Amino acid sequence: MKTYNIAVLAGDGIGPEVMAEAIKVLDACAERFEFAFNYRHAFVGGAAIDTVGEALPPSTLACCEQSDAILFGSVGGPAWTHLPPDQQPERAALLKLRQHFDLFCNLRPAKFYQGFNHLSPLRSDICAKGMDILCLRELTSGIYFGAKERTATAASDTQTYQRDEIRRIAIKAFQAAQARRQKVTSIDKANVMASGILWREVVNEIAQDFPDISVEHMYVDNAAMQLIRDPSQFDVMLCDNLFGDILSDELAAISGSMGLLPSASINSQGFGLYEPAGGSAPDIAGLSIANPMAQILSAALMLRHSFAEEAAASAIENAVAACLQTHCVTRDLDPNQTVSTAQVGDTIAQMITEEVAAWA
Ligand SMILES: NC(=O)C1=CN([C@@H]2O[C@H](COP(=O)(O)OP(=O)(O)OC[C@H]3O[C@@H](n4cnc5c(N)ncnc54)[C@H](O)[C@@H]3O)[C@@H](O)[C@H]2O)C=CC1
Ligand SMILES: CC(C)CC(=O)C(=O)O
Ligand SMILES: [Mg+2]
Repeated sequence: MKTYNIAVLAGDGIGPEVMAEAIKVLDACAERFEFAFNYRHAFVGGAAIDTVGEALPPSTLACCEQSDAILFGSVGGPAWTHLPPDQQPERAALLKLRQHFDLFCNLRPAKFYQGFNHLSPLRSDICAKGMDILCLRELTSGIYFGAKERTATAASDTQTYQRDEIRRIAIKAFQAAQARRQKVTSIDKANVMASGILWREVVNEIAQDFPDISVEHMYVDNAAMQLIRDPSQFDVMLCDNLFGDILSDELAAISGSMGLLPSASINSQGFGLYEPAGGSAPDIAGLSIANPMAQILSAALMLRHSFAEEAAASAIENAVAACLQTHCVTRDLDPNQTVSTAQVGDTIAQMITEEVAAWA
């Protein structure tokens, strides 16, 4: 039987809670689609600091290197903010993993689920126009990885983009648009930033090779506003590291909750790390109320992009939609609900086993 080796890095806060549900759902897929998973659990982030003294222990990195894909929860939280910045979970574990595996291409797909527009904080007439956006975020360069300086009286972060770094993510965006609605909106701040001017220049060069795709450039401040005014105007949003980070949280909120937005971070060899777009949510950790859907949908992206198991990936996405339709949701999606994290996971796993179809 085909067996996939997965490095499972649950991390901190709600990470272990939502990861448990993703594993449940993956197990249901393995049974229905007749393949197997070999899960290799490893410490990462604050959990690793507390256990072995560093956020990304060599054994965890080795586990990732020896696996077919990484399923990641989330890292960080107030317990570790007193540490020097380069030892904190976010930088020492997550950014390091992204850099180590050169996971430059971050996909964050956001949409309204059929019949669930009311989850969105946007007005119903805006929601009625629909939203189906793929945010493509450059993930291994830009201001998160540039030189940093700190003195007693000042601090600086540097944004540097090389042509090649912009080229490779732009190509991914145009290719993604070919399989979607043929539109790329490239986000920058070319009116004030030198890196933004280069970004726009390179995107225009790549656009020449994709005459079937319409390209539009939008300043990031306008993009933040347009997303709220009319998200239906966007197909693929091409973003640098910082702007993609910020706008994808906005996408999550527009679709209904941070707990709905999955992500895939992929390198040029097709190796990937899959994680919810949100963080460790310390405010709700341990309460069994975290929404596991983003983690579960990230597992679906893993099946699609790392293992080419499209039927299983679609079965998960379908089951999540069906779960939403039966209104089995955590309170981030409906404050009147008392459904637990595990109940959502159980329902989705059961829907996969029973081959339940979403109504749409
Ligand atoms: N990939 C990662 O590991 C990331 C880690 N972080 C870290 O996480 C910690 C908390 O960061 P925040 O800024 O508070 O962002 P966050 O995304 O963890 O939480 C923001 C808000 O969204 C809610 N939320 C997030 N995921 C949810 C879910 N699955 N179900 C229901 N509600 C959910 C939280 O309860 C909170 O109210 C920080 O240490 C931060 O650095 C933040 C983003 C990504
Ligand atoms: C904690 C950051 C390093 C990551 C983040 O916010 C994200 O990937 O969305
Ligand atoms: Mg973020």
